[in-house]
Amino acid sequence: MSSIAISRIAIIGGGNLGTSIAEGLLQTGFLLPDQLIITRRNLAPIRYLEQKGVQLLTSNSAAVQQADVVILAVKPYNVKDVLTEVAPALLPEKHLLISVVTGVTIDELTALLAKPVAVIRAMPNTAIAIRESMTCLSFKKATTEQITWTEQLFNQLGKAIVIDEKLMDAATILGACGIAYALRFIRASIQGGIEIGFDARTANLIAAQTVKGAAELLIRGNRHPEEEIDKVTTPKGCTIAGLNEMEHQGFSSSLIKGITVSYRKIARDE
Ligand SMILES: NC(=O)C1=CN([C@@H]2O[C@H](COP(=O)(O)OP(=O)(O)OC[C@H]3O[C@@H](n4cnc5c(N)ncnc54)[C@H](O)[C@@H]3O)[C@@H](O)[C@H]2O)C=CC1
Ligand SMILES: O=C(O)[C@@H]1CCC=N1
Repeated sequence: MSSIAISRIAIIGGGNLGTSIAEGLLQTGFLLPDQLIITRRNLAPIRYLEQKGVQLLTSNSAAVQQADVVILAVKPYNVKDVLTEVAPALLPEKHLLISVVTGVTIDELTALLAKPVAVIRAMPNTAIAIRESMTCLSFKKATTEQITWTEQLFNQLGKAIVIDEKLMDAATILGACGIAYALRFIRASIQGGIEIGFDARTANLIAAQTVKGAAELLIRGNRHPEEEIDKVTTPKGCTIAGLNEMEHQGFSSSLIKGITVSYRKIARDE
């Protein structure tokens, strides 16, 4: 759709992720606030978006009718009802459906729609609210224009890559749940930082900015973590002593086990 002019994007489901996407989109200039519609059954918690010019609706069908692109952001157990409700309003020649729903495949979404609407799956994370999402995309029958447009959209909201749909569950764990894992690392660092002398606010800033810097070293330098770790670990020094103790206590192992348990949980629930 780089060559397809879109008039409106409708986000179905103004919850944690839907509102994060809306907030990110508002910062991009990709569209004007009045080109964005967001739905939710109870609009009270998202009235603040109306102040920013976004149109709020309780009717999903009305939102779909006014939009060209529909972002489905409801919980997996709401998908069947929502798609049954909006299917009559979704037109194959007009609409692109982008689903951010965990664990529901393109084939399942298409079967629920019972019509050949183009469907793209996207797995962003909540950092999309500040345009720092990692978003994995997959598709089956979308047009080149639709795919290019969707990549451009999510690249405005952080970084986007296209992956095989078979890896979507893995992308959910590493990229979307990964926000929570990273924040727990930061929280633990803060707890340690307080114990060695900092007040909570200062420890929070030091821990968060340090993680941001570490991440940027990898992203900008395109390096393996251990290359950067080698630069920090003085022989017989305090860094290696702490790192080795963390490993003795199961640091890497606990993360790897957590990631694989999260992954098995998605696979079990499908
Ligand atoms: N929260 C996250 O970090 C991520 C979530 N996801 C996926 O995104 C989807 C949404 O997740 P969250 O935003 O966390 O859930 P949420 O529960 O915060 O948001 C879902 C929203 O949909 C609304 N809703 C339910 N039925 C509706 C209906 N019939 N019409 C309109 N709105 C309706 C709910 O009121 C709620 O506000 C889920 O499928 C989740 O797996 C994907 C990546 C990251
Ligand atoms: O925990 C969950 O089910 C969702 C999937 C990605 C982030 N939250």
